[in-house]
Amino acid sequence: MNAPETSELSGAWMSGFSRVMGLSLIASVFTGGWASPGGSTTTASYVFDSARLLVLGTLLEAGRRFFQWLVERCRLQYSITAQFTEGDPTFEWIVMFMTEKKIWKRSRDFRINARSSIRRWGIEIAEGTAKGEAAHIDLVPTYELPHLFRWNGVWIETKRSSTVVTTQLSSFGGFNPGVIYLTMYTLDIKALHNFIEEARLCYIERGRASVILHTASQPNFGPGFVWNCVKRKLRRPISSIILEDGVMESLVADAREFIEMENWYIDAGIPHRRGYLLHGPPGTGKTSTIHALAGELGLEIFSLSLSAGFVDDAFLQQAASSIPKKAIFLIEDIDCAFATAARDGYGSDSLGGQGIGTGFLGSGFPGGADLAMPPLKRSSVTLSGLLNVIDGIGSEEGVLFFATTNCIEHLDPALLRPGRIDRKVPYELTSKSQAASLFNRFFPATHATLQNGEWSAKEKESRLSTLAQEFAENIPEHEFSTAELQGFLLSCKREPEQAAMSVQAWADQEIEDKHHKARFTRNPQHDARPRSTFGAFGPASDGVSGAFGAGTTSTTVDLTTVASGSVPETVCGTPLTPPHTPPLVSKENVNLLAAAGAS
Ligand SMILES: Nc1ncnc2c1ncn2[C@@H]1O[C@H](COP(=O)(O)OP(=O)(O)OP(=O)(O)O)[C@@H](O)[C@H]1O
Repeated sequence: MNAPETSELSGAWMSGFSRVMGLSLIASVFTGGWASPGGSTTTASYVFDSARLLVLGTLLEAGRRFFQWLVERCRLQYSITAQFTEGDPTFEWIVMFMTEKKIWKRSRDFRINARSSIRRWGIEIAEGTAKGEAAHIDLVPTYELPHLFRWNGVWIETKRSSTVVTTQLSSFGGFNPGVIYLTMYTLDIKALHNFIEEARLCYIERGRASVILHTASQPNFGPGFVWNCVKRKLRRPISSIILEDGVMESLVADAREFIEMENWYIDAGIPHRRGYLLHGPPGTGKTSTIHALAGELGLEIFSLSLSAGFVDDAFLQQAASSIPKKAIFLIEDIDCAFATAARDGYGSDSLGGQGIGTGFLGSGFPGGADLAMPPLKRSSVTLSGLLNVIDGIGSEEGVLFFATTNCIEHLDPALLRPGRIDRKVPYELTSKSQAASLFNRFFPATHATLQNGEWSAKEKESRLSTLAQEFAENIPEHEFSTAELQGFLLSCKREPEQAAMSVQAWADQEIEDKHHKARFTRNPQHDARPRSTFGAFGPASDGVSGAFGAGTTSTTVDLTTVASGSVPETVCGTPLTPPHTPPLVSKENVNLLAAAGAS
């Protein structure tokens, strides 16, 4: 093949290809059509064809864009869009509702989780799955594909983006929360409202058998993303809480009245908020009371620990403000943050308005404490921060604020004033009548088995009642917490006679152990490494401060008062220095430390 032939062939090929591609005009330039002396007719038709194609292509593209624009306009005009961000309660409502309505059933992409109390919205396993298997796992659709469904005559399109963990610091602290995007094809804005309301009611209905507990387990921060951990706990009947007569009932009535009287509060111009402080020794039922109350009134609990490292004033404010209406805001062991503050000069506003810093357990105290002890983490929340939050809680939201403490005397009076804490409920170690009730709860006539022969229902009831009295008689009043007695009863849960008979020996042994432990932990001669004898120390503006431990509970005492000889004899009802036990810190040592601090 000679050169002109080659050129002709390649020219024809190029021109055919370019026609197809609608670029014949450009192609004709390359194939030399313009320059060919004998081909002016062909070139003109090429140019014409190309121009036509160009115009056609342009028109088509313009039409496509116009159509897209029109659809978008119609979508905006005739549809409603909404976003639900993970962490906000509405997100839970929507996921729950769509799970109930089996919207996700077309999903083919699942994340499998072992079922636990941490709530995840799994879908039902298809029919044919072996019985019982479904109970152990959750199939959670990853939801990333859009789903179209019809609800009350309205077409709804939904899409969900998953939570993304990022390495970049964002306002969410390294987490991008999942979002549900909802598009409703309707002009009626009420449809969105109705949809959300139906989702909320469905959520309440489904959760009736359990109490939903929200906690903040990570330093996530951002709109609606504070309460990042949701657990479901089985609802506890209020009758299972054993308190002095009428206490539980009056608490429930009080909370119920508060919720029902919202309008009265508004009309009277009184902020619609109510604060409760449950105080008393550990294991006496404070937390259980709140859970039972929440179950009874159908409220969700938002529980925060002030001692979590990431909780500071800003986080607390954010957490409180994202609690929905008619819920419980619970701060457990509220004294943890402020007990030490009041004594060591950190944190409390009254003591200078600083955050509560980091103290050190047993730090280099002349007396043999361990220098290498790790620092004790304490809350960064200030008293004024907490007071602001309590004052702001539910001024229009109707949130019930609950706090628990083992040591009410450690709390600042500003916190306890009416308007912040409206009702204080004291808890005590178990009385004899409570012990008998606990026994009855453990051994109901319907389930308990008695030894020695056949018992009629009536005889059984009367025998169990006698045993309950015996049980109560055999333990000293107000010596043990209900949790301790519960622990004992669990060890003989099938043997009521044995429980009634052996409780006295158990109680004697426990009391002896407690005394021994108290002597052991408070007498440095018995303890070469007295960790618990020295608690938190840190720089203080007003002198040298420290903490004494009583058993496992660390209690702070101002060392300046020790130096001056005015050591309190008891802290939180527990003798600090038992009789015959030498004081843990001698005045000389305190003076030495004070001198060291001053230099
Ligand atoms: N009054 C009570 N009635 C019924 N159960 C109780 C009571 N007190 C304690 N218990 C049982 O003891 C355990 C611990 O109770 P709970 O956590 O409510 O005590 P608490 O007072 O909140 O303790 P802490 O101050 O250490 O937080 C639970 O299992 C609970 O069932």
